[in-house]
Amino acid sequence: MRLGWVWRTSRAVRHNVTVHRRLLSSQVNPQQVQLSRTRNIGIIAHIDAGKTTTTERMLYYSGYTRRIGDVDEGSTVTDFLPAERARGITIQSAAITFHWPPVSPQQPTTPSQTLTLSAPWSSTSHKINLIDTPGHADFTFEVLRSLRVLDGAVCILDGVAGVEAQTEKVWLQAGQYKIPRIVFVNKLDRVGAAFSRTVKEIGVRLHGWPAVCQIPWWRGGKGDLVGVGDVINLRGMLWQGAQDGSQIQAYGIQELESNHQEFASEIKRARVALVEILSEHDDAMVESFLEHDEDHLAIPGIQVLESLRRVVLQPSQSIIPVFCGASFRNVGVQPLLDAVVDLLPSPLERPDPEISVDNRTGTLSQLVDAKAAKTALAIPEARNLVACALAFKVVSDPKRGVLVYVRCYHGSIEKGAMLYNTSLKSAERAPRLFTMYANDAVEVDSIPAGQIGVITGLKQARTGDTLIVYRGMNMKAQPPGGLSELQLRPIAVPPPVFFTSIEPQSLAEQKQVQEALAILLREDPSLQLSVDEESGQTHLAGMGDLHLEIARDRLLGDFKAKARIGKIEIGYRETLTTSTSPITHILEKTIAGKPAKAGIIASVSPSEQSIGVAPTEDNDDQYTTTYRSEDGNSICISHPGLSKHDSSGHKSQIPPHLSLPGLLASIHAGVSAALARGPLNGFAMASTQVDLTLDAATQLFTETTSSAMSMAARSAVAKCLRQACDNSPNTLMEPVMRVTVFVNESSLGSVVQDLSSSRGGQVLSLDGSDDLTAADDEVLRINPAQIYAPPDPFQSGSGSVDSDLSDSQRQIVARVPLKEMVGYLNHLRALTGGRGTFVMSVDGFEKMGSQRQKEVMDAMRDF
Ligand SMILES: Nc1nc2c(ncn2[C@@H]2O[C@H](COP(=O)(O)OP(=O)(O)OP(=O)(O)O)[C@@H](O)[C@H]2O)c(=O)[nH]1
Repeated sequence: MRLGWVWRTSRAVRHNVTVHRRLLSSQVNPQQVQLSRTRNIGIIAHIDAGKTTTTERMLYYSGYTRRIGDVDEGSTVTDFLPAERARGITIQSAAITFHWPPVSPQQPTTPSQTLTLSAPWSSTSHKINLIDTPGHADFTFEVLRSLRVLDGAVCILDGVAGVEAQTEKVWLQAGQYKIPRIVFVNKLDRVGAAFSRTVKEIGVRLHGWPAVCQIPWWRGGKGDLVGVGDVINLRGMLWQGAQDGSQIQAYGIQELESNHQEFASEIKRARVALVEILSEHDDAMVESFLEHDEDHLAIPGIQVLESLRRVVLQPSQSIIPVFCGASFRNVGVQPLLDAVVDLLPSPLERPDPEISVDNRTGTLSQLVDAKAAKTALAIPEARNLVACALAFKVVSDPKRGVLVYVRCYHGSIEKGAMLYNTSLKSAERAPRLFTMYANDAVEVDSIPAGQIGVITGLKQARTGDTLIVYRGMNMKAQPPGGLSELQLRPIAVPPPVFFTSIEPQSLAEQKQVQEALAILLREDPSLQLSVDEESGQTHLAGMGDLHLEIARDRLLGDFKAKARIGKIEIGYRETLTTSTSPITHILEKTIAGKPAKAGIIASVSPSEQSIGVAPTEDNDDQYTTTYRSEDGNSICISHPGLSKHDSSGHKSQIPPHLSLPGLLASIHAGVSAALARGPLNGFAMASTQVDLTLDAATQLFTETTSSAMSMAARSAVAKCLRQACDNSPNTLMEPVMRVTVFVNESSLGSVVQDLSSSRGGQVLSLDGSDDLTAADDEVLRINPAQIYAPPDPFQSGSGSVDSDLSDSQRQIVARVPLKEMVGYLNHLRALTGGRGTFVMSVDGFEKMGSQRQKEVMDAMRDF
């Protein structure tokens, strides 16, 4: 029998599945129905596992593209940046909308008022907003950014490589956001593919019980992958007939028993294992099992599916549904799409988004729900909140200009709405709204809660900004109450560890280079820009060398900026070893032809604050403001007599053209610029405390301007830093990475030896929990011998997978200076015969001993 994968409703009946009615309301809110038929899904995985290849098939089968794009030919839809196409990797996550199953002419796209659903969710067309995320460790921040807006995720594994280091990292990050996930074991057509080993690795390394929902169908039990065994519906699916994988033949279990007996028996064994594992986590499955005379095979597929959905949505997330195929060979993608719709949640099934308002945290409904008015977050003005959205990604598109991807969490953003950006504290209008389909952007009138859409024409919004719309909004005024401080799920940007210098080729090119950099920074807030006053050079700092390489390619290639870009170097930091007494600095000079004058009192001292904490602005009391940066610097400004909460007395003390918030912002900017360049070697200062006093009576003049105040603060702090360093030289600090290496038993000794002796690292644990996991006792530890997995074609004995697994399971966690990790991958491959993998993240910055400092500085001078 041939399945065209479109006439879906009859499928359940065809396969002897009892139809259940899930929603039988005669008065259904159309917006709720629309949302219940939406999936905001991400694809996460290790680099090269096949995310883009799978996405291309998804778009093709759903009818949004006419041909299947090829990563290797650079013709895919999602990897649209030239840099991505050239390297064949995904850098920027792309958000694309499509429908699955495809909307049939009989089925309207807009839901009717009366809805009677039956059979699997995938028997009705759903809107899928798919966010493709990058797999490389340098883009972890990009992954985190997308995770915030996802309701569910598909994790794609390479069936030859199994669970790789980066997969484990992203899986755990998604777990921290409590995102329901399913797994697709891809590339099972490749020589050496090992589904069984991969399933066991899922249990051991992703810390959940694999629920095998499909098993591979190898031709003749060995060799080529031709289809999959559907454990839920007890049938075999064979991809045959059409090159593009659009034709699938389905065989019921009785039919298989006559012609493919061993395969049919394995599907039945898998069904027993599936029902068993579900029964352990879902009471309804136990009931169903008892109702069907304890016959694992008699339970209808729909009940197994419903049980799977319940366990996937459980907060404990201890069950991991596993599907399989080979996207490149067009095997397995359609049922995977069904699983997305059937098992992953709609926005209605997700917890309330986290927010912070003025350093208080809670959820959005605590803020907007009038009934929750007693919560600490309640603001009476919140009833005027019309919409609240997160700009999760900004992309400069050569054809359409700057696209701001948003997820709306409350209300609805209407075309032309005035948006207040609570991160930038400014307002701008949203001229046009779009939904992005594969190659087309379709203009829409609104982006309602739960949906992902694109706003074009915004001049300021950056990735990560919170955008709100409120009633009675005025372009110039701030939103009332604490609404101006509302932030959706802020994420901490880790401190950058590499930097490069950028210089326009000539003065005439300066403006264009600056504009290109400004767009790059709007797109990617994990890049940081600073200007070195002495050399006049602009420094661009980032998370990794690939991160900066891509930024360079974007600047020179995509934005055609005419600039010279320096070598990519490690971003060391300087820190003080002594303090200074306060000095008073009065700046008097002519700025832009006008006399300018401003003063400030400043002192500096070493601080214990470590690098890597999220930047904050503290309102210590009404006369003191403290800014903390992720470099561990604190800038504490006291402004006696000038209250932050009551500006009535400011008039007599502050010249009329200035304001206290403006002055504080100028001082902050000036001090940050001074801290960007340390006096010893020009590296940014870290763990430094700066204390300033703004005495209105003696330091504010009629000639005081914002730029004069900023310059005064900058000069005063630079002077203090120089003085401290002259009295007792600064120490250099270097980034130290937390490195997790996965190797075979046989290479363990040589890798440990290399890390601890040759690279000066400190081995923290072997096979223990690492920094990626939550608290050790929260992690589910699973014995691979208790996991069901079908035998692999070339597997020798039944115990070998488990022992192979333990051989490949050695894990080393170490702290190693970043400098020693440059080029480590090639070295590790050489030491482990190509099988070792590793991930690393910044663990902190450490003061260097004088000998090491000398070596590093000598090496820099040589360069
Ligand atoms: N044999 C085989 N190769 C595959 C399969 N899926 C993907 N590939 C190949 O694997 C390579 C990587 O595939 P991609 O789809 O770019 O992987 P990705 O996960 O998107 O990679 P990044 O974007 O770099 O993270 C390409 O050469 C694909 O052709 C598969 O099912 N079988």
